[in-house]
Amino acid sequence: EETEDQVCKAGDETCAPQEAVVDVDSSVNVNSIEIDNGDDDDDSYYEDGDDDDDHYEEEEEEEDSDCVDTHNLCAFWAKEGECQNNPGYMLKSCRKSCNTCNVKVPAGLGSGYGEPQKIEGKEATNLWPRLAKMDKYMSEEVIKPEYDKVRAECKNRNELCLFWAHIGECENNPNFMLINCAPACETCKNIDFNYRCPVDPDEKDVFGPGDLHKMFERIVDEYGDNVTILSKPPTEEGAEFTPWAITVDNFISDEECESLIELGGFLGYERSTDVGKMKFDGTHEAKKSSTRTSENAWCTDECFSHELTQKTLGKIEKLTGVPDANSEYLQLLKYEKGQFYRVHHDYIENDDGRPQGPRILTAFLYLNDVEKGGGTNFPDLDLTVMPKKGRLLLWPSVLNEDPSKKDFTTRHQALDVEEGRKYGANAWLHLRNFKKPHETGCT
Ligand SMILES: O=C(O)CCC(=O)C(=O)O
Ligand SMILES: [Fe+2]
Repeated sequence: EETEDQVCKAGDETCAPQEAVVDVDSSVNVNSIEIDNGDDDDDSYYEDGDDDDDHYEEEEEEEDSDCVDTHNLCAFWAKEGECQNNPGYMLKSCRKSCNTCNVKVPAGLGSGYGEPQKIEGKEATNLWPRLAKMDKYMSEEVIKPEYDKVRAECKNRNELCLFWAHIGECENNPNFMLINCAPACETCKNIDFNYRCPVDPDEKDVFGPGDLHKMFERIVDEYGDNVTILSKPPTEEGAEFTPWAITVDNFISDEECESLIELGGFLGYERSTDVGKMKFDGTHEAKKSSTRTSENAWCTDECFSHELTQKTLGKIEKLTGVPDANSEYLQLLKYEKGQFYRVHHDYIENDDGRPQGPRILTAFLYLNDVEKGGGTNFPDLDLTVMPKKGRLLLWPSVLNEDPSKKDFTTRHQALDVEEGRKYGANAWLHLRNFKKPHETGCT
């Protein structure tokens, strides 16, 4: 008997023919496993992505009729490690002995890497071998030292990761999947922001040393009477440093202002957030903060492509010489009476060394006249700019000598709106292309 067991390997057609049903107390055979409580033909409720909306419907806990061994050597093979070594056959045909009967993944087969995976429905039999493959990846590849940085965070963050991977989501929805289902997609390295989002060596900085001052001087020349210099660097030796800050009145038309306000309303203004803590994947949390009470909308998609928006963006591009590709999408702002944004800096520390580089300039647009209050105040410059429809306020976040370094003197605040409402828009211009890395979740 002993010798017979050893020759007869699991999956060997000669001893485990497909129709073999040996020593089990039901009429189930291998083929029936393909149709596992297939009461729902529609897989569309398995959704992943940015929305938290989990459409997975809990199925009734029911007796799993396929939870059987279909060969009398199943228990023996399982003891020999065949569930791991030969999952293609074993996880289909020896489910009882391989302990794959529970809806949840048994320990050692994936539950160590985040959420235990839900394996059921008509795709279940295809998922078992996938699970074994993932297990192998995690236990043989990810244990290598080169994964030290990412191992702890390489987890399936949803119980449907394996299923999604199976239906091709690692390829079709990579921004979400490669990070949130990294074991299932076998992409643990992608957890590391710098691995996932390397700085493109061909991407040039738009400003080198000295270019910032040159830009402001050119604007003053070209825009003439509409420009007001609010602050500029001293020319005398030894004088205390002051940065550039200018306004350009009538920078955009009433029509452009009204269009942006309307588009913001159409997109829906939502409570503004601050850049919060860094998350496991190197991106930042959006933090609701008591020091910023305005609402905003991001001018993407139809708002971005709107003719009048494009006209505005073209003007900013022409003014600064910074291509629109380097700009974040306009952030449309709405302040009700009593709302504000307390002192802060627009420079985001971690952006230096990232594909888009730091924010170098803020081009702020005032979209309406405010009855009272709502000025933009620079405490270090003893300067307050009042809102005026069509007015642009431009200031740097970085230093002329090194446009990757923060200029601390341009911290600022949006003072309380005291009467009426304030509408505005931020254009944050980066040292390098912003829109390209933004598409792949790399900003
Ligand atoms: O509303 C303002 O005047 C300035 C807003 C601002 O500084 C910001 O949104 O970063
Ligand atoms: Fe700001």
